Amino acid sequence: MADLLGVAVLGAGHMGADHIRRLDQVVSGARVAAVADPDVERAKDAVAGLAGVTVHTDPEAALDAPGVSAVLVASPGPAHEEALLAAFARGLPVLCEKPMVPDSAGALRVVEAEARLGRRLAQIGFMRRYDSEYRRLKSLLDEGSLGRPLMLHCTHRNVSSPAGFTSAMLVDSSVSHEIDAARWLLGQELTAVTVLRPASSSGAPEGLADPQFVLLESEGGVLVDVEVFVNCGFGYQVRCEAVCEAGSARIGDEHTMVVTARGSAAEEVAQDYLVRFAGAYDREVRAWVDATRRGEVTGPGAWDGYAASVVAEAGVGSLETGGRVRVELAPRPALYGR
Ligand SMILES: NC(=O)c1ccc[n+]([C@@H]2O[C@H](COP(=O)([O-])OP(=O)(O)OC[C@H]3O[C@@H](n4cnc5c(N)ncnc54)[C@H](O)[C@@H]3O)[C@@H](O)[C@H]2O)c1
Ligand SMILES: O[C@H]1[C@H](O)[C@@H](O)[C@H](O)[C@@H](O)[C@H]1O
Repeated sequence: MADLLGVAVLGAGHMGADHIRRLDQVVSGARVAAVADPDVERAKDAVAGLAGVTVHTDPEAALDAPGVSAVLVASPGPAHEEALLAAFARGLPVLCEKPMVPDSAGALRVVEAEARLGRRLAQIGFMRRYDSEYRRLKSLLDEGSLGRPLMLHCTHRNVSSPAGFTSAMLVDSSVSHEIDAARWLLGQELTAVTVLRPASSSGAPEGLADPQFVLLESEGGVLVDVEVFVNCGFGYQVRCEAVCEAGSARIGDEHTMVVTARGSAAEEVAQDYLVRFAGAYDREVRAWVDATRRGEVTGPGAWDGYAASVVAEAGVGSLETGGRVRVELAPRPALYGR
């Protein structure tokens, strides 16, 4: 194993601060060496109490800081391409939050840059692949006793959306998780997307198309429907039911303590992803640190990030017209296998 990984964290907002805590307190084998955020006070707050961390406003200065041997990108999606290319130029391994790059042309530039290097450096933060329930579902589908999957029914609800969240982001930020999970669970590429708009909720900000109903088609003829509702107000709920030829399997029902009193039973509902997917983020970052120290990339990579961006972009096109949009992927470089 290589020495302790010195991680530069780019972006010290919700996810960046949580990953900094995780690297410091949960995962062994790594330490936070540098942090960059244009909001320097945010960066300072996120690393308060940590020794040996340099604080920057310029992301590239953080990459060049002493002791940095890997990068964790947790800035907003539109900043990811520049961060990934800067990491590649320095030969630094990267864990980049989803979406890898929201626009498909930028995502393809990242794939092409990594393919030119001839070795994989990027892992994309599709943490559902590390969630214990999703992993059980994947094992069951792979083992085959339920027969061929025919449909996936998915629900993705957030209590509220952050300021600046757009109608397109329901697809290219939120549903990017279902897009990746469907590709991974089925082992198939997605070929077409249709996005429909039910009446918008009065709980959503003015002008936001929320909820949306997304229909994904796979190359093997599987249909994947996703209800995405990011201002539902009542809980963070992520569910997936696989319907197969010989049975079905569902994950994501709440499994917390049930309290029965005064004639009714109540179960707590998680209010955000940091709670619902806490274990998944821990396993994701631990796996990334371990693989990076061995000089490997084992998680979802740049091709997965690219494929998700192309499907999401087709979905945003469909959101505008209501029509079905076909997905056209560029040829897959040999670096990413079949
Ligand atoms: N995997 C998940 O479940 C999950 C959950 C939430 C967010 N995310 C992703 O994480 C990323 C960050 O989301 P967030 O909710 O933490 O956002 P946030 O707005 O809370 O934080 C983003 C931070 O990045 C900083 N920033 C802006 N431009 C920057 C740049 N060029 N370099 C470095 N820092 C920059 C901002 O000042 C801000 O502090 C997004 O890509 C988002 O989609 C993933
Ligand atoms: O960026 C976040 C994050 O990816 C969450 O996991 C998802 O539930 C939200 O909808 C999205 O806005």
